[in-house]
Amino acid sequence: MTRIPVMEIFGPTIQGEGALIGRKTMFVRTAGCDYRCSWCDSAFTWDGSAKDEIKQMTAEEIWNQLYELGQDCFDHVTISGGNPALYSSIGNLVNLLKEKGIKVALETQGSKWQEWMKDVDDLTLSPKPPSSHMETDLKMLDLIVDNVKVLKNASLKVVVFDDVDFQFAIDIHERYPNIPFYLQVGNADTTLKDDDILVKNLLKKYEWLIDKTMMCPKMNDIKVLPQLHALVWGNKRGV
Ligand SMILES: C[S@@+](CC[C@H](N)C(=O)[O-])C[C@H]1O[C@@H](n2cnc3c(N)ncnc32)[C@H](O)[C@@H]1O
Ligand SMILES: Nc1nc2[nH]cc(C(=O)O)c2c(=O)[nH]1
Ligand code: SF4
Ligand SMILES: [Mg+2]
Repeated sequence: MTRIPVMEIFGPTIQGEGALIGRKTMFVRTAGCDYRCSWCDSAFTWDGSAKDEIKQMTAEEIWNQLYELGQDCFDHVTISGGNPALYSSIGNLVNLLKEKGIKVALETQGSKWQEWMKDVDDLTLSPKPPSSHMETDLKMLDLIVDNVKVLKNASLKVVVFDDVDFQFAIDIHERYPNIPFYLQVGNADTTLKDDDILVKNLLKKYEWLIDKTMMCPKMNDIKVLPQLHALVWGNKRGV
């Protein structure tokens, strides 16, 4: 299969999360996920609610749409989902983007390995804490971390909703102490339309996560961040 199931293509916008927070980037969001996180903010990629919007696209078609949207105003593309690591065909897109001089980032939970992941410039692995109701396959995560440790820009990002998640984050950081580590505030209101209330709630949760991190001796060399795009645009899609 040379085509890629694409849910949406958008940008330019800012990377709102993790190591590249604030960086200008385009997004390609694939459809389909092997997980079903209880609080997934992109559940439309896998719950069937937007299945009519999924397009089976070639790498060239994706490039054409990226260029139509971004013209010469971008040099970076983030591939997210769903889980893009379900598809070997994304290797074609990574190669094409590199040919065009575009840097490529990947967002994935670390449940699947693809050879093309070695060619990604900025790799974010986001293993899921207990509140997601998913179980992390640590053997697979070990394998992926081992495969990408040659990459300069691999990082770990754990979303935290509660104390149990925070302990999971500590465990992950201790397991991979040499990979840059990011804590991310969980958004518990992914369907809320009122941005004022949403932002107030998110900033309160951010303060809670900062306080926990400041008092934790095992979390001294990490960064703690909100989802910047949620603070600016709320729960809007395609930003
Ligand atoms: C939608 S996922 C897609 C990529 C991949 N499936 C993954 O989970 O890493 C992108 C990022 O959003 C995070 N995320 C999803 N729902 C969230 C929520 N409600 N609050 C905070 N972060 C969330 C995920 O943990 C992941 O780091
Ligand atoms: N601006 C913006 N930044 C993001 N960082 C990770 C995202 C994702 O859904 O993977 C995301 C997203 O959807 N929008
Ligand atoms: S792994 Fe990512 S896309 Fe899949 S359900 Fe969880 S947060 Fe959503
Ligand atoms: Mg998102």
